[in-house]
Amino acid sequence: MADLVQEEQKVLGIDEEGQNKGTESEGNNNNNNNNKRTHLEGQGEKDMQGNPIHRSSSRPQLDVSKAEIQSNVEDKYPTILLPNQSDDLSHLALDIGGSLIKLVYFSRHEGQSDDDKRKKSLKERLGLSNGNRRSFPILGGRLHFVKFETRKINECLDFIHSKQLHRGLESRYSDAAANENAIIKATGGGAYKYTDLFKERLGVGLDKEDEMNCLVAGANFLLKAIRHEAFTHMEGKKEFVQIDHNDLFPYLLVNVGSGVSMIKVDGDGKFERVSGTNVGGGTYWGLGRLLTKCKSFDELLELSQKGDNRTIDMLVGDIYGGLDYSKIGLSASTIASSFGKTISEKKELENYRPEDISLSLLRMISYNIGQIAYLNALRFRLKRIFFGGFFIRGHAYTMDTLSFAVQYWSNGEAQAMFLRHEGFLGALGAFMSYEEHGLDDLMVHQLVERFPMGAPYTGGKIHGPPLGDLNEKISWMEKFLQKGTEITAPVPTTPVAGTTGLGGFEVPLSKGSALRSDASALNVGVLHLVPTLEVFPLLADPKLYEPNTIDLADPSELEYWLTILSEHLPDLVDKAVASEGGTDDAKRRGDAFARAFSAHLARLMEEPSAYGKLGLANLLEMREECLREFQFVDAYRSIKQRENEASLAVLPDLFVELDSMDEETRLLTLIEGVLAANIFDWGSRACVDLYHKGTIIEIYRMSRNKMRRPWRVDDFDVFKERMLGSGGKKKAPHRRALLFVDNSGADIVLGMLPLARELLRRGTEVVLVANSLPALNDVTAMELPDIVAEAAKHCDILRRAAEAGGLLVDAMINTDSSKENSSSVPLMVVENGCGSPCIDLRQVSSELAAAAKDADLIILEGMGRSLHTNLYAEFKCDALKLAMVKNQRLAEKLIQGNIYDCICKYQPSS
Ligand SMILES: Nc1ncnc2c1ncn2[C@@H]1O[C@H](COP(=O)(O)OP(=O)(O)O)[C@@H](O)[C@H]1O
Ligand SMILES: CC(C)(COP(=O)(O)O)[C@@H](O)C(=O)NCCC(=O)O
Ligand SMILES: [Mn+2]
Repeated sequence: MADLVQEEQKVLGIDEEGQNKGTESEGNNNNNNNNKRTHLEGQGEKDMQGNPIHRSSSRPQLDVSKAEIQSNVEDKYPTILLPNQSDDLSHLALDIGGSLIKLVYFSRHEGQSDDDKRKKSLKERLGLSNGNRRSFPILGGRLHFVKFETRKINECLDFIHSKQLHRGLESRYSDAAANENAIIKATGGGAYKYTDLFKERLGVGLDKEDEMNCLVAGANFLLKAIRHEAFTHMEGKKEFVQIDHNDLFPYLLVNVGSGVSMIKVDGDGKFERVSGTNVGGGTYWGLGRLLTKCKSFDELLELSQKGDNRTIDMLVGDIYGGLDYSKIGLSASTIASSFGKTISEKKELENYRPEDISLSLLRMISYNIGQIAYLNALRFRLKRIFFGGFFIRGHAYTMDTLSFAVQYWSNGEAQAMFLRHEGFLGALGAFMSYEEHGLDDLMVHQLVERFPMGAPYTGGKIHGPPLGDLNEKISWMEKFLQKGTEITAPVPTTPVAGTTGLGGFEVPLSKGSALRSDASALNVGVLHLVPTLEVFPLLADPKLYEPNTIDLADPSELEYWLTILSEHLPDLVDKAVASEGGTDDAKRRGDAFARAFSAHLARLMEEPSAYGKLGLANLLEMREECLREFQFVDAYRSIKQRENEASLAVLPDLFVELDSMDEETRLLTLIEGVLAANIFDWGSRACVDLYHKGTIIEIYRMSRNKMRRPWRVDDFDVFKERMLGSGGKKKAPHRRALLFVDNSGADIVLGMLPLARELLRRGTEVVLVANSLPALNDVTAMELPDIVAEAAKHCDILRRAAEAGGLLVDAMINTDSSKENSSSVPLMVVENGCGSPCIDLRQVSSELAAAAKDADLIILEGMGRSLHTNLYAEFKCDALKLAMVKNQRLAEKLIQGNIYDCICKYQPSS
């Protein structure tokens, strides 16, 4: 039956893993895992010749016996089927605690198709075929984080069973029964307590891993591999921090679960449990339940939001007749005795408000933990304390209380920090103890966190049953229509309330009855492991590099951009639905997409840090990811095609015009052309309105005619001097230029290609760097070779260079010209590794990284790549940033200018 379902999903192209309904961090997977093929990306591994694969021992070992090649004989980098690949690559680990079961599981995704011709010729050219490009066929995949209540362990077992997580990666897709000897790594007391249950229900054994070991391994991994994993929380304000890897140890790890462990961590695997307390999360939940009759932890936490602890706690002022005890520095509002007022003989439990009880209890426990943590930090002279465990729950008040205690007692010497994956440390550590995953070798640039469609609704909630397929996902979104209107309506961000001095928070900072109880809780996304990503090697200093220009930590910026994205949605949905033929199915998916994306936006409006430290680039990428989640592969496909055709039709005239100019005029005209053509941007509201007013070519002409120097940022003269020299002195041309191209149509055809042609003419190799996946109307690396081929019909320079670059393998060009190839520098196309209108240069494709090695000029084009991101980026080589600013607010803010102003920013290498 399971196989049948999988088969059906495969045909429909449906997510095999499905969606876990109601899980905070559950992911959508468009990866057809149901396919057994494993990809060895062109690394020229010896296995192709029958010799053994050589790998470092920390990498997954592959069993290549009986390997079968699954493509044509002439295909140089074929897909390989590994029928005997070991089944026991487990991909689930558990932390079964006193209160919660935490699951970390892995789903593999297929390597990208390697059979595209562009990639093959490029690999030869860039030497990628000689082992330059690493390949981790097993490791590439996704890590999911899920939790269940321990008392509902059956739900957890059902979940594991429904996803077949207890079976090896390969055996899931075979008919063989689950391996009798299969084991799952598990930590926490429940690994002992529930061994028999797991054997009985799932037929698997639990391989016990030491809990402290796992906590430390999990924390060390997160702090090293996840950007901005840690954050401080003071007086209602979260601030994400990047810990320097070389300055991480020693630190105190305080895990607040049912009970509390305090661990001094000195390095990887080097730690000592120095203290703990029995007054922990279980105490709050247990006592709280007894005293308030709450049915769930969330309810108890929610009550605390509306509480006033002064009716329960005895304050210094209560004892001192309303006065401070200033001699020893205690303000009147400081708690002298938690629950001290409940000694009153006149009142019984029912005379106290449950809200107040919950708050007093929360404060009592948090202060106590904070104080013991501080004393241990003092004892071992530790400056940093990281708090983990699910007691924290990203709850603002809990974190403020802990932070306050640490700061107060240490006089600001020690600092409390929190972790976004707070409760998953142990489970992650257990997962990492499968040595074959090699997870601990992964680096920060190889991980991408994504937030699937369910995230805004489920927050930190315990999940329900898993969702099977796209259809279920859509129905799920539809069901939320009711709830959706509630969550979609923008909610003002929580005002930051102050404290009243020593220990005297008057009221909880996070309020709001309409929102979920855990509105302030943070979401944990799905971690995509992409081992092929690399840091762009030409960044001047990757440590100082920050891709985003606009800081969305500024609430007014966040609100503005969330609104922009929200307003743009109807138009985008129209385009997306049309791109899929406008069918009823497409409309239904379009609706679900709009709902899902609006919910993300509303969630961020409600809690700006819900998804961690987000920049505008992340928001724009999230929109694209969300489209892909609902299987909109390329929403602007036909628009791109139409604009490409219209632009290619006038390209020959442009070449004639350019060729009639002297060198200097031509260079200026080319740069003007790039700026003018950048007006074709379907992501800008203003531009989309403009397109109703004329044909593509009319708008292009109008835009070019309006180009008046000086531009708002105008370094053209310096650039010209580098290109053409001055005072009769010529300069050597650049060796290789990387052109980060932007939009389809006029932008690429009439803007960037003519500029590329000029560079080629001057003897500079040109690498066109384009998106790996569609985003808005951006041109992709897959689409470029055809566009170049068309353009090359009208231009010898482009033709020869494209041939030399292997772009015209089977295009219309006559083969006699192959001898001329050597006379031309090559024109190549590489993919950048992303599918967003912006680019984060810390995470680029390995082919771009390889192409960058010989480059000495970078040209970044368009608003997304050179304004929203990288405006302030510095490089090891010359860099030119070209964009038309198609947003009034951005123009005012960044260049004190106006919409349609242009930027030509040249930064010579220093
Ligand atoms: N949904 C929940 N149900 C129960 N407890 C929760 C929930 N969310 C957070 N908690 C808090 O988290 C604590 C458990 O934290 P956790 O780190 O999972 O520890 P353990 O491994 O001991 O279960 C509970 O004692 C409670 O205070
Ligand atoms: C998404 C974009 C960065 C794409 O711009 P491009 O890189 O194509 O020049 C841009 O369209 C944008 O910032 N749009 C939102 C702003 C607006 O609609 O005004
Ligand atoms: Mn674009």
